[in-house]
Amino acid sequence: MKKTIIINGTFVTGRTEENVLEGCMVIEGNRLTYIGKEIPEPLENYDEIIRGERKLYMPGLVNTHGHAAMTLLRGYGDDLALQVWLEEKMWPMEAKFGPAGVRSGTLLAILEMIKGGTTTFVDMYDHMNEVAQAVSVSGMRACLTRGVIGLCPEDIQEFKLKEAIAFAKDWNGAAGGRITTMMAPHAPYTCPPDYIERFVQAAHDLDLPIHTHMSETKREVEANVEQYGLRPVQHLEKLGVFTRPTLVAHGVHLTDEEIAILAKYNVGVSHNPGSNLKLASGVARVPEMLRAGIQVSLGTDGAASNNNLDMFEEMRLAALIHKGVSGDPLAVPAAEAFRMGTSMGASSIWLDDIGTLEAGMKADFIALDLDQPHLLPRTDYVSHIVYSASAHDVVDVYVDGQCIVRGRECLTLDEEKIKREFEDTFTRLTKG
Ligand SMILES: CSC[C@H]1O[C@@H](n2cnc3c(O)ncnc32)[C@H](O)[C@@H]1O
Ligand SMILES: [Zn+2]
Repeated sequence: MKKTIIINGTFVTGRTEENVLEGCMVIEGNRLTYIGKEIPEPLENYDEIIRGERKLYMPGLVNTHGHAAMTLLRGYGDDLALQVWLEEKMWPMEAKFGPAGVRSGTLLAILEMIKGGTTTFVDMYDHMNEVAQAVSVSGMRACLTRGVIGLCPEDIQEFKLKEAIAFAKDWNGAAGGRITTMMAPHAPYTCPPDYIERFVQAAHDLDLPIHTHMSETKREVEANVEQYGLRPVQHLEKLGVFTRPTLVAHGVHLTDEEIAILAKYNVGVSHNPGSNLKLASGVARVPEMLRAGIQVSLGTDGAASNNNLDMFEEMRLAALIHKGVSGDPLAVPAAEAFRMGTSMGASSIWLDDIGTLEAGMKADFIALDLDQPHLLPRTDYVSHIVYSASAHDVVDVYVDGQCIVRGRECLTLDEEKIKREFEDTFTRLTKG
């Protein structure tokens, strides 16, 4: 088994004790086996010695909600509210993607994400076999789900559910365990109650979690009350969704009672501040959710509502907007935003062996170039990561012990080919 040591690095570990340390880290196979101040064994015992001077090592970022192939719709349908954006802009264009479009859009998204320090992402979309194959070759880690919109005749509903089940079965644990799967009814406003119940049953049968959009806009909540007599949280509770481990995206419009229900069932919330601001959906009650003990992680959502996949930006937004809204500078401190982008992201998708740099954890980590004007002085590195850094500072990326980006170059994917094919796909979609 290959044994690598990084020496003379600066490490933000994400541990409660010794969160920042100057020292070294050892990687054996796909695991971290040592992190500390001293070099544990003579250097000749290692297969590879990496000099970490002027680099900041930290856990890889975990993007807990998105639709990768929507890179194809970046800059299309800007400045609209959710419902009109979905119905008039996104869905008509997505109907033309097909498997080739999804492959091309996803590969570009994966490139953008890994080069920007995201090592794990959640993806909910159609043509998911293409997404899983792209993840597999990229070396990234992902939690994938075939998102299903149930606003269609019964036979199509049936077909989509079967497809979602087959995908979830076929790919759970694939790519050496880097891929896990979930079941995903898209949202309470796009899936009738009896259809959601069938997803719950399937998730029970397959022992899988559930992922869904929930309470993203005020209009959606009002419509839910009008149609079903319940707010979305109570509605999903009644349908049994929370009897499965669940991750909901957005959770913007929640009452105290709903926050208590989510906490009771240990439902994770993927907070997507960039997307919520751009679609004018509102600002989620993140400080209240954190106080209630909810795992709040971060997501970019798709590139059409963000418009990039930079998780540093999401950490910064999460740390800033809640201060602005509450008037409390401690609403989401930098250290909390850092955890939301790393360890809480990992635990909210049930991956408890990534998200921190500790012996025994899987080797998913990134290095930032510290030798940059905006990252000086060498003071508070957590602050620099959250308030000053961006995707462009990432130089090296490791997933499962494999180096997939070195010196800003992706080693697993052909960047030029992916960009060329993406542009051809885009031309086909828009001119065809
Ligand atoms: C059925 S695959 C996923 C589906 O979700 C759509 N989508 C993208 N962003 C959002 C969002 O913020 N709220 C709800 N749905 C969203 C995407 O366009 C796909 O159709
Ligand atoms: Zn979404």
